[in-house]
Amino acid sequence: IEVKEQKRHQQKHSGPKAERKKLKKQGGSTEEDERKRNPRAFAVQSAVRMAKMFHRSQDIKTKKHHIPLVDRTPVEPPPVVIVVVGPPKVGKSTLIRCLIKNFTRQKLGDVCGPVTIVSGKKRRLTFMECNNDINTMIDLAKVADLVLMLIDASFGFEMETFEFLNICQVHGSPRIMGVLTHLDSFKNNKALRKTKKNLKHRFWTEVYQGAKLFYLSGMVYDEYQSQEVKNLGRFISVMKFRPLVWQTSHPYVLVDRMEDLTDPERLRTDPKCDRTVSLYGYLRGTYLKNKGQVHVPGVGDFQVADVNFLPDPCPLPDAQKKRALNEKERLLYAPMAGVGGVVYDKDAVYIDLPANHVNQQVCEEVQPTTELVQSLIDAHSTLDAKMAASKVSLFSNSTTLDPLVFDQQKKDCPREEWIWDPSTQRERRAVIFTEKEDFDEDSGSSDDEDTDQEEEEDVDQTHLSTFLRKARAGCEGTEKSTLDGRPPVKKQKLDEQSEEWEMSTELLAFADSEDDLEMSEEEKDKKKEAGREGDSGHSSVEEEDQSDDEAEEDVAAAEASVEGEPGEYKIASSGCGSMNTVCTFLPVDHPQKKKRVIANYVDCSRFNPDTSHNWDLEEMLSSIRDCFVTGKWEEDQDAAALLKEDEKLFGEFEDLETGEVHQGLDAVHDAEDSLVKVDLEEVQKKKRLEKKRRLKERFDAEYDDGDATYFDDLKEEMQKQAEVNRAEFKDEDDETRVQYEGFRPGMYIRLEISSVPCEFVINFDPHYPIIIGGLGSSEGNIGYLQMRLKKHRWYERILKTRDPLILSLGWRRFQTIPLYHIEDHNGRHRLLKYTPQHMHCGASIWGPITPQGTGFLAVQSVAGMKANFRIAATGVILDLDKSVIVMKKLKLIGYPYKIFKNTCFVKVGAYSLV
Ligand SMILES: Nc1nc2c(ncn2[C@@H]2O[C@H](COP(=O)(O)OP(=O)(O)OP(=O)(O)O)[C@@H](O)[C@H]2O)c(=O)[nH]1
Repeated sequence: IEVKEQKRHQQKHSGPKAERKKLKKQGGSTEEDERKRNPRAFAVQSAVRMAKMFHRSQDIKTKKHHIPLVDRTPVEPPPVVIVVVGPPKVGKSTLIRCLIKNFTRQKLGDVCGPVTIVSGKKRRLTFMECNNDINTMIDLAKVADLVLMLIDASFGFEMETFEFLNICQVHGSPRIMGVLTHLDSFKNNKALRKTKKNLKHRFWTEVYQGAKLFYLSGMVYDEYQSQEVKNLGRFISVMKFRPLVWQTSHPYVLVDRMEDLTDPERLRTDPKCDRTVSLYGYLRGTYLKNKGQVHVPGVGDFQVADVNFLPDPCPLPDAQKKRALNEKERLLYAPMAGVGGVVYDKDAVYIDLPANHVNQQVCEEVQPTTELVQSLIDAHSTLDAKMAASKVSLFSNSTTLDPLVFDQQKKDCPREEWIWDPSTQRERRAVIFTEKEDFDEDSGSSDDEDTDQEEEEDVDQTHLSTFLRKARAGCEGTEKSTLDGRPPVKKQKLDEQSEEWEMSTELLAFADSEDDLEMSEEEKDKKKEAGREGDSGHSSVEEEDQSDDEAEEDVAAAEASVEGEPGEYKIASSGCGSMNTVCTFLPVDHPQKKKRVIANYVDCSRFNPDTSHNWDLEEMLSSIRDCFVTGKWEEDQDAAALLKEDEKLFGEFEDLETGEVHQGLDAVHDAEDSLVKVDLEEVQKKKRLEKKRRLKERFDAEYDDGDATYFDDLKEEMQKQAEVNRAEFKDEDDETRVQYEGFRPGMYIRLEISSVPCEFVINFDPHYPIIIGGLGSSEGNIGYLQMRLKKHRWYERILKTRDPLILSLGWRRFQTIPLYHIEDHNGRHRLLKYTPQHMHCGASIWGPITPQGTGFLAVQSVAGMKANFRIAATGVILDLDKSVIVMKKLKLIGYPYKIFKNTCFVKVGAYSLV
């Protein structure tokens, strides 16, 4: 029988794999080893660079200082809010269903309203799907802890993704993770790989380098592959979340249940009467006082009539000993989707619909009440029908805008192309980037050639990314969320946060490990660097602007540190041992430093033996004595000391010039040998102790006393305060605690609000979120606000003074009439007819008082999607107190104050969920 010879293994001779193997063969000669073998080559070469490095390390250290806040995290925190966002039909509901099934082993039919589950022993998750209505996007971005951003890989980026990213950046930057779906539509592996890479890079540019991107590679029976979902789930369940300033300073509730408590008789006589409703949900953010003022986005400001806490409908398991949750502990609570079992309220019992979930036990309980349930179903469907029929336009009275289209701006924006998708029967808003930005450009190159340059080009040309970086730096949930004009401190805080994020993600086994595999070494290095330096790698415009000044400072700092620096100059040692050779100082390849050489010794190279000198004179001799090795040099280079060392080393020798015989130390101390040994041991021990002491000193200096700054003290104090706070109420029952503390985050509460417009109930649709945002003491007032605003670079039009604009600020969405102005050199505010194209300008509005530094965004219309990019402008609240002065200034330059005062403010809130 003929045996067919099998194809032999072909070893690779080039490419990253071969390089790695070569390195391994050479015994892993990495850069690290070289540093050890040849430390001089890696010593300081440039003082300027050294100074820069020093600055950088100081910067990084400073970044670690946050203004400490008292840790008010409750022992049992509220569920983490995960907002699943993406263009229509991308797979949002499918993903939520899969994740729920992964955690609870239960199948949910319709994903409708917030769905809360117990994901582990210490964590609960609330999933909320975000549709593509701009209002929903704005509201959910404000309460999200984590955003799962779904991207249809078969289609590419759609405008909705970028809009949501922008909204997130303005309102505090929750965690953002990308998820690629529809990967199964790629038949060709190479195309798949390339698409993944392109999308990953674009995502990184928009979010941050190394941002997590998951791949859902296909579907099995209309579900994503369980292993991939499991990985994603695991990632979510151990993820750390950063506290965002707006969220942690305001109590808020993402409502998961709503009941109309209005008297039926009143309803019958007046169907349009104001309603009394009870709203339920987990309290998040900070403590809520009873009878406080709240804002419900899209509805308005309300005084809370009553607040109570209810038993937790989806509690964490009690015992912490067990390793995994048992079936009973894997709870699921989603009243708006019809899952919640029997819910007991203060004064009523609510019954779940058995058809919608699989909990048999609850189904049995519900059996006797089928009739009641049926009536509920009927009522619900009537409401649905009503809902479908009625459409309330939020801003129907607002003036229609006369759009000013500036063609030259178009080149700044990525193009939006409306593409008809026959499979989903809808138009999709594809984002087309400029050619250079297209990562396909490097299609000819291998992964390894995926160079910095490419990345830089990309970053430079992407206006959105520049914007995002700026916004990220400014709006990063810190006290201030400015865009361009933010002080650098806030930026540092951001970087630090990103650093933490990087660190926390590193602890995990990533689901898309393939992601890492496909990364070239260079990319990995880059990623590491980005991780090390936080987001500082994303140099902002300001950083660039400052760089010149910094360079000057660096030089000055470097100059101060050059002189006498060891390692900067070598002493030519050749022949120094000989009495007749002169020593010279050779500067290390740094010509400019020659002039800075200040030799501590007489420069013997200038010694001219021909000049007649009387060398018999002692003073003449001593003038050049120190030029020779026998002279008095520095302590460790003192000739006498060196000779002594030699003696120790070489023992006995005879001085041939003098004939003197020197005895080696060994010989001298032969008799005291044992004593010496003991001494040596002593010395070594001392040395060891000394070394230990120095190490400890260094450690202490870094961690305690040495570096103990005001911040550290403050932090410690806050920590103690937090412990005292916790201990104080630990043993009290909740009823008493609530009296003193208010309702604490993590509690499941019921808020009763009266005088709610009837449209709130009539138009109720669980797919739109209801949020209750607590207001601070002054946040219920309305007044003049001065803000800094910039037209979004992707927005096609510029904005006109006194054209109505819809702002999202704090919890609110409202329409107002802004005045744009710019500060002249004389300090006066000159009124602008239009916003500048690429610059910030001031804007003054009449609107709800919101704390300084709060970010806002503006849209011209909340209905439809006709604009290329819906976000018209972004900015930050500048000042509240001086706003009146601005008004006066505006008046001074001839602006009619009266008109502004009376007509500027259109409406805060609107009585409809649009
Ligand atoms: N082939 C394929 N189909 C998918 C994938 N993800 C989702 N789908 C299908 O796309 C359709 C829409 O999925 P949904 O989960 O309803 O999408 P959605 O984003 O919730 O849609 P809307 O809520 O209507 O915006 C469903 O038929 C899914 O089976 C995927 O990765 N591959």
